[in-house]
Amino acid sequence: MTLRDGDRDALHRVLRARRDVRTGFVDTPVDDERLHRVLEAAHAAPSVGFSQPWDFLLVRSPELRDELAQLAEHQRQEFAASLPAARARRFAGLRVEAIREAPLGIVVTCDPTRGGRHVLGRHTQPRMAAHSVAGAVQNLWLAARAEELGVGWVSFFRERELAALLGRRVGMPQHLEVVAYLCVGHVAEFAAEPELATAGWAHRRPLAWAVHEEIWGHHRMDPLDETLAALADLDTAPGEAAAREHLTRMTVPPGALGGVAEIGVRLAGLAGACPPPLPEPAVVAVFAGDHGVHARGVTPWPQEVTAQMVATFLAGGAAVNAFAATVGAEVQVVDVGVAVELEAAPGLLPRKVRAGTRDMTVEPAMTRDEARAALRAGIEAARDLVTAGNRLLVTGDMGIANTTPSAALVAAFTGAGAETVTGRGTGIDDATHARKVAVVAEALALHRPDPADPLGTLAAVGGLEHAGLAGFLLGAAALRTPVVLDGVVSGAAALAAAALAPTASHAWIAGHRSVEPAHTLALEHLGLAPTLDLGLRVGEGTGALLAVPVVTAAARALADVATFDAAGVTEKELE
Ligand SMILES: Cc1cc2ncn([C@H]3O[C@H](COP(=O)(O)O)[C@@H](O)[C@H]3O)c2cc1C
Ligand SMILES: O=C(O)c1cccnc1
Repeated sequence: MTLRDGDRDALHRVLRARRDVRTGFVDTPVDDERLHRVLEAAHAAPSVGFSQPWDFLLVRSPELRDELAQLAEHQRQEFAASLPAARARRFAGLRVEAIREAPLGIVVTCDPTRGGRHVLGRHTQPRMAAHSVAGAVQNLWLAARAEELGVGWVSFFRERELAALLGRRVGMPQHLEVVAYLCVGHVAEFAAEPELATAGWAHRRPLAWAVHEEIWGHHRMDPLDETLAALADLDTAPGEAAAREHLTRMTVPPGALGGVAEIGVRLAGLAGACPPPLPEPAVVAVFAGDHGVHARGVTPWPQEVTAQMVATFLAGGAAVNAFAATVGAEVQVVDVGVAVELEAAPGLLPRKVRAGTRDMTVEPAMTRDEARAALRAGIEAARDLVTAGNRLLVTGDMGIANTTPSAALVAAFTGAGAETVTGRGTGIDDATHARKVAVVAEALALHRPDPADPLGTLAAVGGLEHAGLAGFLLGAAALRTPVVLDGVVSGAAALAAAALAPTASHAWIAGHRSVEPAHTLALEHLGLAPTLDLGLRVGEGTGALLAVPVVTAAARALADVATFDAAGVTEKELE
């Protein structure tokens, strides 16, 4: 079969115009000829060993569709209950199925026994049977689009529950896997963008992030270079000016919103618009790593506590979880450098660059390449979390001994001495503190880090979580997404990030001021005013999370507070 002129363009038009449709189905029945062409397209799909493991069950019965819709509704409620509060609010407005509205349902199944024992290619990869069926679904979907039929793939079913119902009601054999339930029908219109993108639930990733050139992680443009280039052009002035002008017209006395107004201005600057979008949902990314300098006795806690606390975060039992639940935020742990292997778990991003740093009093804590890899991991974490629909990022840290490299970084970037920057971390006695000051001084004397070389400084006296956090702060700013900074570890990372790209700090809000002396110095150097000052010295993201409602209120004030004009409130007379 040869292709004709125009086929390529037609194919790409159909590919781009295909939508996953959950809303806007109309009653018009699907005629048999169209349906036949669509099913033929599905049946023409490639399959493992040419096993063609698919079957198509056509469901028109309103009664059966109603029962299926009830199953899906139940799963929807379970999913909603599992979400952090701000995500759940967003989810409440989304449609996930149109089982009753679409006049036709197509159940697409996979028969893992089709073709007998010797299906070529399935002997090594049994999942290939189901993957083949997914290819048939995609063919069906594209052909349906070409026939002006909408398709929505519903997976809000527990697989066994769905199979059991279909077994009872239509005699579906129980050795089959249900790969897809498709809602099919004519639609009022095809949306230009995916419904979930329009709703802001998630965004499309640029193709370049997904393409690796020869070596994993090598993209046509290096993520760090790409981020720094984007930040060079970050102009927040127009949005800031719009917010300042709007503030003068809001029904509050001039200046009375104090620091809250300043946060609003920052958000508007970053968004390039006033009012800025509501900064929710929020997610805290807890960057975790271990430290070679632990061997020098700078903390009374054993190194294992880092991994144990990560397990506690993932189990939901730490301070960060309690505070995140309070403000409705999600918790993600990013392992950039924990000393031991961590088991895969929901909420854990495995991005280990190495198993802990080297002892900075003996040699550089990391190589420059390792520091760069951790920066990249941080940038990519920010990209992931922003494209997943988060509108506010929050920093956190976990790493026994990490207040020591934090002090060294703050000393390097501010010029302050070891005795000024070195605090008591988790709470250490005088003897340990004296040793810690000496260790910081020793590392600084050994490396003489140059603040004009932020990568070298991070590598010499930083931690993997500091480098990861620095990347995260840059990545978020490049995507014009605000970040709330936690304590001294985030502050030290922010100094490195600001040295790499000064404009990035426009995206940052200091969540709180910790009792660590280096944190105060870092905030002063960054020109950031802390939102809260509660005497916290935990890390993990705790202080930053508590500031999230203040940040949200700042955005909401710009959106919701009436102007003198609109409310008919008389303005003050000239003095
Ligand atoms: C149980 C426990 C929970 C923590 N959560 C945060 N950190 C905080 O304390 C550590 C840094 O302090 P230092 O430099 O004195 O070791 C980091 O892990 C930081 O996240 C904790 C520390 C401990 C012991
Ligand atoms: O204030 C902080 O950020 C801090 C203090 C002690 C230990 N870890 C973090």
